[in-house]
Amino acid sequence: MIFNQTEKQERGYLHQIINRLKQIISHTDVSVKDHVDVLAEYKDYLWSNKDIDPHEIRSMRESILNHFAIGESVIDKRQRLARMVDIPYFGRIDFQEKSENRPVIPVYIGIHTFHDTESRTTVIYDWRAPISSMFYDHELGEASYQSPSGEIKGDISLKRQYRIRAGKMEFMIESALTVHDDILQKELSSNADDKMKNIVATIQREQNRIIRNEEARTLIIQGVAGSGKTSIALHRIAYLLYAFQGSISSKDILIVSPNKVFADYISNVLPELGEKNVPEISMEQILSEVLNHKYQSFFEQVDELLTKPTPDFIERIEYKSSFDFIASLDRFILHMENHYFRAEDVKLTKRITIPAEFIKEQFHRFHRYPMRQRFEAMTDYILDMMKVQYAFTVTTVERNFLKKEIKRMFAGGNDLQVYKDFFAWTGKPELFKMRKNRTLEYSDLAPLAYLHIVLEGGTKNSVKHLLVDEMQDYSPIQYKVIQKLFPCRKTLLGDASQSVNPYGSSTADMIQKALVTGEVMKLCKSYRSTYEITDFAQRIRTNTNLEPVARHGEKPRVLRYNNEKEELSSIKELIATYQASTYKSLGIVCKTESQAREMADKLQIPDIHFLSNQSTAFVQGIVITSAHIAKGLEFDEVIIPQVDDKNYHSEIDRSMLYVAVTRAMHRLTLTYSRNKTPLFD
Ligand SMILES: Nc1ncnc2c1ncn2[C@@H]1O[C@H](COP(=O)(O)OP(=O)(O)OP(=O)(O)O)[C@@H](O)[C@H]1O
Repeated sequence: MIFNQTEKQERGYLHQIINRLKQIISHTDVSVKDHVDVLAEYKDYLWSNKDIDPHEIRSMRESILNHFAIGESVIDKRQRLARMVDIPYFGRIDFQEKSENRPVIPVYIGIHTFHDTESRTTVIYDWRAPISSMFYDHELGEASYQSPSGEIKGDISLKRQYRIRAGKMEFMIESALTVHDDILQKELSSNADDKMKNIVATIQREQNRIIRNEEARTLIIQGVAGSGKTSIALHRIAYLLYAFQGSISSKDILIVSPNKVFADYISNVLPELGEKNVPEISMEQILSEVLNHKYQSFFEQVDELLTKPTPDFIERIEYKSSFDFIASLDRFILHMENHYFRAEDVKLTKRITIPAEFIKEQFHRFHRYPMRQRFEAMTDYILDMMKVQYAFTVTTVERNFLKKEIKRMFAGGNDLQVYKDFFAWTGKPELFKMRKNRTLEYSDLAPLAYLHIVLEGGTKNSVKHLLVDEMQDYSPIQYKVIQKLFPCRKTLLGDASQSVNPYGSSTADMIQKALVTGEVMKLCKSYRSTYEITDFAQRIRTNTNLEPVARHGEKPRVLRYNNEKEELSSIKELIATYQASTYKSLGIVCKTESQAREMADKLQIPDIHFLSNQSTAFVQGIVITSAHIAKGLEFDEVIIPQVDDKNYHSEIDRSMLYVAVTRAMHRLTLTYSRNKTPLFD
């Protein structure tokens, strides 16, 4: 007989589970209260007894900390249970192991495990548990999963999906009966939330392979726009935290994210999955922390390329993004190794002079140390040798003098000077240009940081897993720096078609080459946009690997006007139509930030949020922003103004347009005055 065969039985069971969960919550409430009461008692005792002896204070301190820690873990558990009352599970498989006399077990799958200590049964399995992988990987029939003790084979006789919200079952679907994934379709056609949401209930097979990949030390995910890369990367973090609990925790993970708006946009996913958020940093923060110099930001570089690109500027960026450049830098480092240490005799005392040749030998002896880290070891070694050979010991003053002299012999003490030397050495001094107020160009940050790390060291071993989103926007030399700073496991994700940095971007293969390692996995199915929007994006940039999801909607509209005034008033009408619709978010995406700002000023509509490169939070409703900042975000509806031939004509303009178009989930409109851009037919 099938356990909970009918929908009625399932609803009854859900009710029963929720009641049990609520019962446990009330027990935890009592437990929290007990801990709070005990802490209050300690407080009162401490207040009213001024003369407690230090011994007693110490033991009380321990008890207080203990109660506090237990209290916190009970609160965590309570929060988890509260989430489970809302959505206890979303899927079920009935599995029978292929061994004798094994019963069919119903495996209910949810965000968290629920082990009922009273009945001593696991009522709900965490979606990350080994057995749950079959829900994502198998249909009815033969199935298997990897348990800690090896592969378990068996048979799935039933597979169900449920949509439960606020403890109520909205519907349930028998997977065997549906050809299309109905729940996925329903999820995709829903409106955009203010933050990215979790996708545990509908993770697809090819996505699951990435989430659960434990083997690859470096995983490089190339996925088309809207293929779920960011979602998957966050689910992968949650998975790794579960699979390697005890050896990795949230604070050991670092996300390299493109900007604060994006970081805020994704900040809900991990907490929804019951995990703490992980620290986040931008690439330029990483690089500038190494250097401590004024610099042009990445955003400013992109803006300059969009508004006033000069051939010299482009040449400088292109050169510094090439593998030839890395090879030259490495040759120069070798040159420094051989020529930058100019040894001299050191007269240590009246009678003792250390010969230059001997000092030079020591510089090379310690070649495993970064060059600037050798002086200490060289001094110690030289003085130890002297002690052995001449039974001579030196004073601290003499030791410090020797170390200072050795340091002085190294001509690579200043990062910027070394970097300038490099350009002189290559015979291309014109490829380094400092901006006003001694500001570095963005493309010089990574090579300078690279030189600095080679000379000085600086590995960050505290990070155990590094996640890089929008990987296409970073150049090979930036990956060289990343590899030196973070020798840990990595997950990198991005889409070569969405680069906002066309002269300094990287494909998955380039990243693999720069990191000298990495397994590349591809995602070709696009989930975000309707078939019609994806089809339109293909007219701007064709990607033959892209497979659109079968979800249909309105055809994107391209509207022509005679002048800007007409265009503006039509955009106002489009906004009014949006306001009257059921959509929850509208993105007005311009090519540059200044165009977006100007548009916001001209529209004069209350409740419109302008997102700049300095913004720190994503907002729901009507957003006006640049394509650069919109990257990674999504909106129910997108309007792209000014798609005329003057505004959109170059290859970088094409990238911006592609990014803007692929932000739309359900509706897309492009407007222009006079002549249409030639970037799509
Ligand atoms: N398996 C899935 N089930 C439900 N929704 C999904 C699934 N995969 C992706 N999506 C949805 O598709 C949209 C795009 O996901 P996401 O932003 O992670 O993609 P991306 O590849 O990082 O996009 P882009 O590179 O274009 O910014 C999101 O709304 C996400 O919830």
